[in-house]
Amino acid sequence: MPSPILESPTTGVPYVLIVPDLEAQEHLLAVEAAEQSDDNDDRKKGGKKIKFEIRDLVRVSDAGVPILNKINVDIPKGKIVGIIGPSGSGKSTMLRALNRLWEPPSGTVFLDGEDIRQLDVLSLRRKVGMLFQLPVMFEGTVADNIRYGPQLRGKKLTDDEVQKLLTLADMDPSFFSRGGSELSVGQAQRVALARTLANEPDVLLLDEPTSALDPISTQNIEDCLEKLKKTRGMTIIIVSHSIKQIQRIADMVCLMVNGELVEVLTPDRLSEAKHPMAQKFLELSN
Ligand SMILES: Nc1ncnc2c1ncn2[C@@H]1O[C@H](COP(=O)(O)OP(=O)(O)OP(=O)(O)O)[C@@H](O)[C@H]1O
Repeated sequence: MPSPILESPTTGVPYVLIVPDLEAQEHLLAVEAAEQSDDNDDRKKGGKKIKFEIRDLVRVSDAGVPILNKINVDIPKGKIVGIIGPSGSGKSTMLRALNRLWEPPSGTVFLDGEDIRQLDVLSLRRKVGMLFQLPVMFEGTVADNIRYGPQLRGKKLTDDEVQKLLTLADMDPSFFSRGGSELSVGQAQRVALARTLANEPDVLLLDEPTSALDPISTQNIEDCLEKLKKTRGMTIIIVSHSIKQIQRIADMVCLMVNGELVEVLTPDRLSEAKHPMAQKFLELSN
């Protein structure tokens, strides 16, 4: 299948959506199926392979400055999607729209075919977990931190369940009784990951989760993300300043410039980016 040439809806600059393999082709077919029908049931059918459909998403600052300019993209289910781009290009803002940390003045985000504005916000955030650059530990032990979310819903995790979550997050279960405030940043990030996983999300949003970590802690987190994708089919969307990291783990890359999504590529085809600012960004990042 030839790669379709697309244009940025706002600038008219062409960009290329690379279709590298059968899975990606299936994804495109699902996108087409969703686009061809206005019927909500058909949208849900198309949505089986698409986790998020982001349509004409806009954000403008209180001072009237555009922050996101009509973002349109489909995020495939069960894949790792990287968001890269220069500082201030709108990466975090786009990520934070997906679990309603802000409400768009116009545009829509569909999760599994449903407009996220129709969903209860707390259920949405349980389903769509998020990790930030710097982990914040709550008071108490590592186990208390991990039990926190389920406890709010009246469920007490057993010791065994807590230890399994620690292992899943590549953290030694012997940390169970350690104080949350005694951890290094890298350890705390993995406990924060285990705490998020305790809510059994099926999507993880990560905003530069390893930028404060050493290479070994970074690798631990990356290994864990790959494991979550492979064993749980989790959809993972990660904002990163490290092109190398994105090349290591992502299946699809969204490249943002000045509030616009200018390229959607596979990591091995980044050098084929057409947008001049994207080219410059990639060139300087290497
Ligand atoms: N709540 C807000 N009010 C006004 N402007 C905002 C707000 N949040 C973000 N911005 C502006 O929107 C733009 C995009 O910010 P955002 O944090 O999404 O960029 P980014 O690509 O994630 O940047 P970085 O790589 O530096 O983290 C920036 O110019 C920022 O100053």
